[in-house]
Amino acid sequence: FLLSRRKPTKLPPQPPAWPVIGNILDLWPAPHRNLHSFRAEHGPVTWLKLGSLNTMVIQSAQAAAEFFKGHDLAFADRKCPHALTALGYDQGSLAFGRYGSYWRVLRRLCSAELLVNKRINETAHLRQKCADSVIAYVEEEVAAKRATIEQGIDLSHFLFLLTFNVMGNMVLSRDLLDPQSKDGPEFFDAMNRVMEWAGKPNVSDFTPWLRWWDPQGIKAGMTKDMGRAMKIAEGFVKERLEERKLGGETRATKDFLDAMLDYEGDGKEGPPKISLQNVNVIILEMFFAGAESTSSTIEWMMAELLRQPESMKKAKDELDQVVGLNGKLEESGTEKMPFLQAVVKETLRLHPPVPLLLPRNTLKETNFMGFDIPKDTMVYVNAWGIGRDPDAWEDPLAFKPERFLGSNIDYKGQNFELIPFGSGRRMCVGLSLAHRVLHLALASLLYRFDWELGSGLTPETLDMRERSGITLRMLHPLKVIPKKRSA
Ligand code: HEM
Repeated sequence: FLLSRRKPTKLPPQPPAWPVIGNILDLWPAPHRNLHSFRAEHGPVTWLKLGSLNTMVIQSAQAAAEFFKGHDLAFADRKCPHALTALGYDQGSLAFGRYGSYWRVLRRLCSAELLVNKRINETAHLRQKCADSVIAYVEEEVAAKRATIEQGIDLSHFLFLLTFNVMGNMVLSRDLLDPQSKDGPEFFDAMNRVMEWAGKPNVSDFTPWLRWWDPQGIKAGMTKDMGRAMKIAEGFVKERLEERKLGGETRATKDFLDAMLDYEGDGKEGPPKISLQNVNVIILEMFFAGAESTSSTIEWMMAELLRQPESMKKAKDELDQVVGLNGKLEESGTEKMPFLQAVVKETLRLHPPVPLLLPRNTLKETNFMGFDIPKDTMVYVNAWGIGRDPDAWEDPLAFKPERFLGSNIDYKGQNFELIPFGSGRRMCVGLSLAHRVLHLALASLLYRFDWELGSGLTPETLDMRERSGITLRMLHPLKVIPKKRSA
């Protein structure tokens, strides 16, 4: 009698599914695009069965507003990909950690010590140094490749060096690209491998009963390469502990490693110290979360501007006006460049590097927009689709930075039609750092060089297709010809 009186569960609309595997095949090859294509037929909230995993997908700006404003806490937990359970990574992780006291402590520490505006301002000279050295590397590459320069240079490589080095400076006070750096190249290589493993689609994510087998060998590969990276991080930490013991403090400002080692609990919740194992995990995570997301966005910005010479010209004219032809470009100067800022926003609208945000997990059964969402449902928020939502954007597929001039729309988590960094409690903790690096890097590239497409490409033939990995990158790395600008 009780069973028959129970209200039936109402789930969001679901596309047809196969037995056992459910909708897994609907995700490939490009999950954000495939999911977006369900929007017209199934509406702004889609239900999927991915193997045995209940999954909800948020597909419109309006549904995202309801999700983040009305239900953020109920969905504040994370689902961790199987590969990132290697070596206990998930236990120490901020980005993939379960919602709870350890996560709160880390998040507060990150916000207060690494990413608070005061600290970000104090470290502007470090980012400037990283940008300047990458400009110098580009100049060297041009000189070395003079005979074949028409083919162009691989810009994505240099951009990744830049953002990786920014993280090295901010977190460890280390210049990992310095030719004298003993462990830099090995750490760079190991972290690249870790990111490759993490970006591979993994059947084990959706079929927990297959995990013991690890059919694609992804966790095994991850364990090996993460082990290499972890060992090097451990060496960095040991060296720092020695240095602190000897009192040989040489850094002008405390870096994030110091902040983690100094932590002594807040007397309320969480551990009294961050264990050395978890310090290593967080070091890896900062590179993992901060380097490629930022570098691939800069690559998309350059590609869009190379396709739109008029926008490129406007951005350069603005730079020349603000900095002057012989002036000194500084990070803070970009605050006076509304067009440059609009280019950054427009690029993040069309090419959010984390297109489905990081998967959330449902903490308790929740009624969301009239649907009954069971506990432990995984949630994707399709930021890529939302950036192209025709209900929210006029002419959504066109690259038009001008749409942001005189508009208050920003990506800081309050305008739900533009959420490349997410929103709510689990919003990107690195936003303010990423914001600075994106503007500084783009301004430096445009101020120092004129750019042309390499390999005989034209704005019309440039291939803008995507490749999914841990971030959404250009399928073919951007090949460009830099020409030094004369004063
Ligand atoms: C263009 C650059 C970046 C983009 C687009 C980006 C995007 C994102 C997104 C979409 C999330 C998930 C948000 C959510 O679930 O609502 C996230 C989380 C996170 N990001 Fe970023 N990110 C960028 C740069 C950075 C940088 C530079 C750092 C490091 C300093 C960083 C560290 C993190 C961390 C630690 C989290 C996890 C936060 C949590 O779960 O509480 N990100 N990021």
